[in-house]
Amino acid sequence: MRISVIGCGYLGAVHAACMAELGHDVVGIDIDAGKVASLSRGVAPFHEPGFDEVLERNVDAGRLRFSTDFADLADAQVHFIGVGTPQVENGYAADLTYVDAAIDSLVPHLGPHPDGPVLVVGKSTVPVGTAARLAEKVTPTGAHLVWNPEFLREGFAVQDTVSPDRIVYGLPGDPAAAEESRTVLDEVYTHLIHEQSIPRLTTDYATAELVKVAANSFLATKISFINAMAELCEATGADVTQLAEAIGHDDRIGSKFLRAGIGFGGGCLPKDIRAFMARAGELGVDQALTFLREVDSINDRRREHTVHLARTAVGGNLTGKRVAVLGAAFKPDSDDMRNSPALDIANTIAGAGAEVTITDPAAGRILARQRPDMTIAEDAYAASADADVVLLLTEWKQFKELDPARLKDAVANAWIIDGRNALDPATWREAGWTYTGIGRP
Ligand SMILES: NC(=O)c1ccc[n+]([C@@H]2O[C@H](COP(=O)([O-])OP(=O)(O)OC[C@H]3O[C@@H](n4cnc5c(N)ncnc54)[C@H](O)[C@@H]3O)[C@@H](O)[C@H]2O)c1
Ligand SMILES: O=c1ccn([C@@H]2O[C@H](COP(=O)(O)OP(=O)(O)O[C@H]3O[C@H](CO)[C@@H](O)[C@H](O)[C@H]3O)[C@@H](O)[C@H]2O)c(=O)[nH]1
Repeated sequence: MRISVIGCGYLGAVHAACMAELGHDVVGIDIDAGKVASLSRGVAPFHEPGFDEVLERNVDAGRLRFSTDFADLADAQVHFIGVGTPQVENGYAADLTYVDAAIDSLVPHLGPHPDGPVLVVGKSTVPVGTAARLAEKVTPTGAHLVWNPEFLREGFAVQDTVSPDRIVYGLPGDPAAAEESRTVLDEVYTHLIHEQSIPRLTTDYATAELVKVAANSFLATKISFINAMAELCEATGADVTQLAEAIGHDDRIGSKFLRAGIGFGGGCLPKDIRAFMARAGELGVDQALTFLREVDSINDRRREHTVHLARTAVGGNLTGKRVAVLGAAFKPDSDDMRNSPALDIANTIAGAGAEVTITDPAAGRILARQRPDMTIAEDAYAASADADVVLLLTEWKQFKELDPARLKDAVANAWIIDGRNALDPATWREAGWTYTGIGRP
């Protein structure tokens, strides 16, 4: 099928490449000319394992191209919307400017298509009620609007796109339009539905929109729950990693997303729970989500606590102290630093007067360009030269495999704060380090 993907960021570029991988003829549209130029050359503009290969293969095969010109999508039958929905500058709500701009640019190109019904398929994460509003712009052209939320995780984006846990279609209220939409979208995802038997659920718009933010709220709650337990463990000398393992054996709880540490960040969980709270307020049901305020503040406390641990490690005053920060991305296998706990903590420590040297296997290159004020090192050993304390804040494989003896030779003071509970405390202590984890003795 002929497909367009509007918005070629972390979600859209991967979606475009994966749709081409499934055999479709795809054009990706983005207003960022630099990103389009890079993608057109088959070069990924961000770090995402496995994406480079899929991108290059499909660009070379002629199934995938990119453009800044909306006229280039006129041939497509299905148009995916994957533009950003960040937090507004002065509040918690989602900024829908980009979604509306994308739809406004697309609508003049919509009309009858020789291959059948035309679909506009929203993938961006939006407040409940958005699809119904946008349908009023799309439907007069004869096209149908579907909301098809995306659940991919960065670091696993390709795998999650070609083999998701589930597919959700939020369909139009009109039964004929719903049936046509379902048939066309089933054709797009035919491999996933028929070859892989991935569950495909059909709902109305509001349910599909809510499924997405409910899922992210649940995940954020699970992380803040275990971080709250870490606070209790710290107060009592208990070990949150053992606690998580023990409760995780209960299938009803499950062992995933119970890693205590410096908390969640990224371009999704933090802004999605806030936008959800803002939307609940607009709908007059803010009480239903007051627990998310607590989820958010437990998460914020983790960052403050980590700064406190660093201050304690250097004797109470960070001014003039040398601090090595291992990790800048919000999670490993990504170069994404949006709302990154690691970068936030590094900034706060630098703001307190410390000399911070930061290293990150993927985000380091971007930081070096964007932040001339920061000292960026090639690797953990270089970052730790003469350090008074070392902070492991993003659990990259490279950091989990560090040699404690070699690192000890580099530092001034062998004290490590393991913000992700990624290291074995006994190994590091045996090598002569003072080891501080999160919620573990
Ligand atoms: N990143 C993820 O892992 C992920 C996963 C699931 C859902 N989402 C949701 O997907 C959406 C996109 O997220 P992202 O992380 O890819 O954001 P992003 O900022 O990486 O990408 C958004 C892209 O849209 C482009 N854009 C903005 N306005 C445009 C317009 N009018 N026309 C064409 N392109 C335009 C931007 O230039 C940018 O390249 C958000 O709603 C997010 O919540 C993201
Ligand atoms: O036990 C855990 C698990 C995760 N995290 C942190 O939580 C954040 C988010 O991690 P993750 O959810 O793996 O990354 P994202 O790529 O942001 O993916 C989330 O956000 C996407 C965008 O909405 C959704 O599509 C995904 O399903 C959802 O997992 C990161 O900072 C992690 O370090 C923890 O602190 N402890």
